[in-house]
Amino acid sequence: MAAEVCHHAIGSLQSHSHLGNLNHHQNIRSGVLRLATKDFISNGLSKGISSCFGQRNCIVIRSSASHSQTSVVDPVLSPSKSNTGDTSKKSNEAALILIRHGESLWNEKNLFTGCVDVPLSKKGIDEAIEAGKRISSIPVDLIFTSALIRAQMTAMLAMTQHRRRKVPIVMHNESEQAKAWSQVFSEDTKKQSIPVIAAWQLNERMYGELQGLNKQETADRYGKEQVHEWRRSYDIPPPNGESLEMCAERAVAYFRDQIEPQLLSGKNVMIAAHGNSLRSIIMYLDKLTSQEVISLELSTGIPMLYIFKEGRFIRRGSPIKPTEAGVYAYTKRLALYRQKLDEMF
Ligand SMILES: O=C(O)[C@H](O)COP(=O)(O)O
Repeated sequence: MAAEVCHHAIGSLQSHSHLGNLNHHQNIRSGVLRLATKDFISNGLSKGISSCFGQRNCIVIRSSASHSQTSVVDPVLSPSKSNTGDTSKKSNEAALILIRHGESLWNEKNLFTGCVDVPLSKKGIDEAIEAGKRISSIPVDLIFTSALIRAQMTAMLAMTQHRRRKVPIVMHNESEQAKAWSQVFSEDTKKQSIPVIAAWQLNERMYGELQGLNKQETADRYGKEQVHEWRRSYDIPPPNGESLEMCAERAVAYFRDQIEPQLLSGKNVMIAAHGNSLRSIIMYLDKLTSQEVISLELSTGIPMLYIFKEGRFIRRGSPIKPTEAGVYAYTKRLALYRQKLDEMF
């Protein structure tokens, strides 16, 4: 899947380029990768806030229809139970957890990775497990991951720690046969499952001709400033790769089309993805400007919690440990969920 995505992305860019011709490459923009969010990105994100963290931001949520993916709502705290007598979509509240994958074997070696499908290192495995402990009392009804193994490993390892002990199950909707062959025939078993949806749109930015190169050696060769520009600027792509803007066009479009409707219907969602695909989503959630996003850095394996309520994303930060009151105490709904878990297990 990842190879397919990379070929797609590579194929959509000009393929005859080399590192030596930097100015030419910096101007490359992929038409294919420019999706429907272009206007949204340029209009919505330019009205930014002054700081990356701890802000409350208001966004307009489209009321687009949910996609057809089956999902299983947690019986401990289903939206219908928590909103008895009120079917208004606006009254729903949902948790959104974002997590960058744990350290990969190429993070460990300081290599540009992008769409290359590299697994977690031993440290990355430990980080994912630790992340799972931190979110073990937060409800998760649906998981989205990228198509890359490091994000999928992170999601699965994190869920081994969850107190609700539901089983994350990877959805296979790539063909009718795959769908039919992976059906579950027990409603009870379905209720004890969490669908995991893998989407290439959440993949790491395609790092072009930097993939596989050592970050330090690249900085020594092309200069620190140039490499920083490739890595952190909003609209300058690495040679023959995706800029953050291009990555946002597919990752934010996917978030808006497939993930927001789930949150809107009250489902609690976890997204396991990558440094840059998540930077672009956070840029959208927190309404950061293209200047502000430059200094947004995400550590590996640190979960971040947002509360989605009445069409707004409220950033809660990163739960330190399962027992920490701050994050859970924030909403009645989260506190209630945690209390139920205490009673059940
Ligand atoms: O693809 C990579 O190399 C990393 O996952 C993200 O790298 P960056 O911090 O250089 O953007």
